[in-house]
Amino acid sequence: MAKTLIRNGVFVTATDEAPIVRGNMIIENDKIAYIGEQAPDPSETFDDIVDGARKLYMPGLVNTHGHAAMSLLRGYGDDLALQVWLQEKMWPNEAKFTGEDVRWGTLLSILEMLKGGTTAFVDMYDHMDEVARAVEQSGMRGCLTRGAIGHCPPDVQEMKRREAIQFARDWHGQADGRITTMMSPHAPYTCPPDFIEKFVEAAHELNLPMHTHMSETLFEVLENEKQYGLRPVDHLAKLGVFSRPCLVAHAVHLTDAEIETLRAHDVRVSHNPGSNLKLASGVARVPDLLKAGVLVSLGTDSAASNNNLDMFEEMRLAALIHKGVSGDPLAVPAREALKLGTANGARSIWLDGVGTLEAGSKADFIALDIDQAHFLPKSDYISHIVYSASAKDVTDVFVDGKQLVKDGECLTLDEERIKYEAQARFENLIGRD
Ligand SMILES: N[C@@H](CCSC[C@H]1O[C@@H](n2cnc3c(=O)[nH]cnc32)[C@H](O)[C@@H]1O)C(=O)O
Ligand SMILES: [Zn+2]
Repeated sequence: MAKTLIRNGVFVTATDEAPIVRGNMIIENDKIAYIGEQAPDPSETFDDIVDGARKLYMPGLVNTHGHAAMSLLRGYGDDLALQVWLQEKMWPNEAKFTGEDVRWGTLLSILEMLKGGTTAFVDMYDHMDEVARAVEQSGMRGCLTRGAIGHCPPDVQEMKRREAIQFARDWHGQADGRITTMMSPHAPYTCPPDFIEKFVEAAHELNLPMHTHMSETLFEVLENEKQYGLRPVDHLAKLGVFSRPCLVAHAVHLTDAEIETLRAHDVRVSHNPGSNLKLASGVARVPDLLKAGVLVSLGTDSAASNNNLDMFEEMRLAALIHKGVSGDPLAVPAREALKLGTANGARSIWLDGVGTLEAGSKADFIALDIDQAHFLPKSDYISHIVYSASAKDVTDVFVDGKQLVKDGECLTLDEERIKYEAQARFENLIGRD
């Protein structure tokens, strides 16, 4: 049994009961065995004793929406609206992606996320076996799903449906339980209704959740109304999508009635402030969603629409933009933003016992170097995490009690090789027909 003691640390727990604990944390195998002020019994022995002074410990961040392999297209299609960006820049290049491209693009994202303190992420893409293998190798947690655009010939639709089912079945619960899976029609505007229904049917059969993009732009909402006579929320509800546990990305353009529908079906919303701002999609009604009791978490979306995978930045944006838009400085307070990035993220992807630092929780946690100018004075650590910190402050990362990043270095992945492959593949891709 592996047993580690971290002593003299500051622990930001993301719980309501004891938001900040000063003292010691004991990790036994994959779980937190103790966190509190008490010193361990002198007779207790440890495999490792870590001096936590000058460090701040917190739960690992949970990124609830993205497309990891798209980091290969970072900086390639900036300053465009969603539909133009997708149709003219992303889809033509993504069509050229090989499994190997997806592998190295995904590893590039995992490297960035892990080193930046993200310990679990959602990924919706294709060539998903490559993504799952990358997650397995990295030691991270992944909630993975083969996204499928359904506007294509029937035989291609059928191929995508089978692939999605096969992937979800093969990988759910793999990598010591670190990988879970979902079923994902890409979006109401890229999938015919009967195609979406087939994914719902499969989710029922496999007992899996659904994940999709929804109500991201006003254009999407108006087109949906024109084509189907319903806004996206009622449209997806009618197709049975919310009859399964469900996580939707974006949900920017919502009416009061739609917020009530999401609440009534316990639909979880992945708020992606960086991507929504960059693609000029709008600002989601997060304070209203939270007030209604909808479970909201944070996602970066891909590095092609963000353009980094820094979850500290998403927490900061979530805390700032809703104040700016509503004129209410309490719209999303720092404590709420921290929860969106940690505990809510874990609950949104059905990870039990993940997302907080407390006895019995999974040992998914990170350390920040707080001996830096931008963390002084030592006044309010939650404020510092949300308003002052960035991915660059992360020094150590643990998932399931295993150390994956140590002193800023990733122990499970070959950083130099990943950087080399990512650059070479981008150059090759852009020159490829
Ligand atoms: N190529 C797949 C679909 C992959 S799912 C992931 C898709 O999501 C797209 N995507 C990335 N970000 C966004 C977003 O913000 N909104 C909608 N789609 C997005 C991305 O370009 C990619 O095509 C198929 O064969 O059906
Ligand atoms: Zn997306």
